[in-house]
Amino acid sequence: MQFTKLHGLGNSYIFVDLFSESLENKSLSELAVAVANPDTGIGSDGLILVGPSEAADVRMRIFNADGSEAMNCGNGVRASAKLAYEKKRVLETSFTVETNGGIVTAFVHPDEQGMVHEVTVDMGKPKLNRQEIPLTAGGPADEQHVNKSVQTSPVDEPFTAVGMGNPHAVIFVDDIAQAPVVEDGPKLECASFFPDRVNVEYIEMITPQEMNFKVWERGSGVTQACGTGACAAVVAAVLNKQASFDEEVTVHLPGGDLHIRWNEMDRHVWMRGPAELICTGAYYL
Ligand SMILES: N[C@@H](CCC[C@H](N)C(=O)O)C(=O)O
Repeated sequence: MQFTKLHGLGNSYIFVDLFSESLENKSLSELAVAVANPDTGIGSDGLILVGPSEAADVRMRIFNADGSEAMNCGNGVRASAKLAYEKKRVLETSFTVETNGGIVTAFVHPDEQGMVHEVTVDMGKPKLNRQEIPLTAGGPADEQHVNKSVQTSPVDEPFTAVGMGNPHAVIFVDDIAQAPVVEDGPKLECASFFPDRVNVEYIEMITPQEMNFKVWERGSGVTQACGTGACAAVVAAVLNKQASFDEEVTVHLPGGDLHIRWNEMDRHVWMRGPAELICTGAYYL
């Protein structure tokens, strides 16, 4: 199997181009676990398949390092867009990407050689009601969960629940260096009131335009960056009146910066950030 390894701010995935490769009759979950393993595989935060779509210009499927399939991946969309454009699977600089969480629109910014190092993505509207996340505790299913505690929670902190195709719980902290990512992240990820599990983000507001960020990703644990998580963090900051609609927020992730804006008029979230090639190779199935 030919693969390409790419990363967005250190959040790395093994990409397989389904325009040219076939993985029919293969267990994609098992393949994700195998390639993600740094000792016996290639080493990554998961597996991403980029291929033809009936609903959009390309389709992206993402599997976490534990083999679970996710609905969306912000860093993965940027890297998929780079791959699709550079391999001429799409010919325009803006195109649609089908994810299991909905269709998003990518805008690549190629340099003079046609290489893409930065991508902007219209990530669409966040889902905010508990039933859409899904979150089954803390209040009525058709209401938002903004900076609220849950009685049966394994962690003390209140959180804000945001769906970016995939589920996120965002927690405000005073000092990002003290955020209990490894201690509490897995507990909240698997709390029974998140029936699909959840990605857990800790954020420290510096100004309304700038925040520090750390993440515990569902199915992959601590990663250097999470694009959907950064989008969810900015949505949570606006909902908690710590940031404003229409104003770009620079999110400092362990792997680098993402630039996120939540538009008031159409409620779409926009993300801008890098996507880089690491290597290509052959993996023996
Ligand atoms: N790293 C990603 C998100 C990957 C999926 C996530 N772990 C989930 O299970 O929802 C990103 O950049 O958004």
